[in-house]
Amino acid sequence: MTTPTFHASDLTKTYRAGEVEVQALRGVTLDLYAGEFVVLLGASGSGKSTLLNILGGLDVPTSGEVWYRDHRLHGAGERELTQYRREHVGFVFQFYNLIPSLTAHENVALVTEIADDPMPVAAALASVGLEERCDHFPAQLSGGEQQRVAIARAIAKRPDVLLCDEPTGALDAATGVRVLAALEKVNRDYGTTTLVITHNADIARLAHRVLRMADGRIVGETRNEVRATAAELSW
Ligand SMILES: Nc1ncnc2c1ncn2[C@@H]1O[C@H](COP(=O)(O)OP(=O)(O)OP(=O)(O)O)[C@@H](O)[C@H]1O
Repeated sequence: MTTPTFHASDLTKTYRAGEVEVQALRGVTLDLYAGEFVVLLGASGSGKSTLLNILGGLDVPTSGEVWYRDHRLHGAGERELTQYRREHVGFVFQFYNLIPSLTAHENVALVTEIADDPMPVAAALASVGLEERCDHFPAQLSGGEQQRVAIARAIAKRPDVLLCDEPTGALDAATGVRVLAALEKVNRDYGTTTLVITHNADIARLAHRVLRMADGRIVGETRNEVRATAAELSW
C-alpha cells in the first residue's frame, strides 16, 4: 500500500461557546491516498465540514493527529497552516465567494499572482469549459458558471488537494452535473486528490471511495468498483 497523502488518527474536535460544548468529531481515523476522489456523506451536523476544515488547515483538532504527507497539521501554528494551505490546498465552497467587481479572469489571477508555479489563467478557465467567459463579471454568469470559476481559481495554483464543501448545494441538478464534471476532469487530468462533501447520495456514485459520517464518527466506507460519470447522474 502506498503512503497516504493524509493520515488522521483519533481526531476529536470540541467547540465551546460559553457553557455549551459541542463534540463535532469524536474519534475520526482516516487515510486519503494520492489521486483519490472521495465523497463524504452524512446528515447535517455529523461533522463533515469540521473534518474538511481540519484536513485543509482551516481549523485544528482538539486531540488526535493529522498529517498531510510529512506536514504535521495538529498543533501547527497559524503561520504554518497558512503556508500549507497556500502551497497545497484548493478549496471550493457552496457559495462561490468570487469578487463581484473582478472578471472571471481577474478572480483567478488573484491566486495565480501569488502562487509559485501556477497554470496560466486561461488554461484554468479552459479546464472548466469557461475560456469564452473570461471577461465576464460574476453577475453576468449563472450559478454553475460562477462555481466553475471558483473551481478554476482553486486549481490554478496546481494544488495537490482539492477540498469541496457542498460544491453543488446551491445549484439545480443540470447545473450541478456540469460542476461535478469539472471536478471529475480535474481529478483525472491533474491527479488532484479530491474530497467532496455532499448530502446527495447520488453524487457518491462518482467517487472511488465513499465515507459516511454520523455523530462525529466515520461509520461506513464503500468503494465503487464501477464509477459513474457526472453525465450519468441525475437527482
Ligand atoms: N464554530 C463552531 N462553534 C460551535 N459549534 C460548531 C462550530 N462549527 C460547527 N459546530 C457544530 O459542530 C457540529 C458539526 O458541524 P459540521 O459543520 O462539521 O457538520 P456538517 O456535517 O458539515 O453539517 P452540514 O451538513 O449541516 O454542513 C454541529 O453540531 C455544529 O453545530
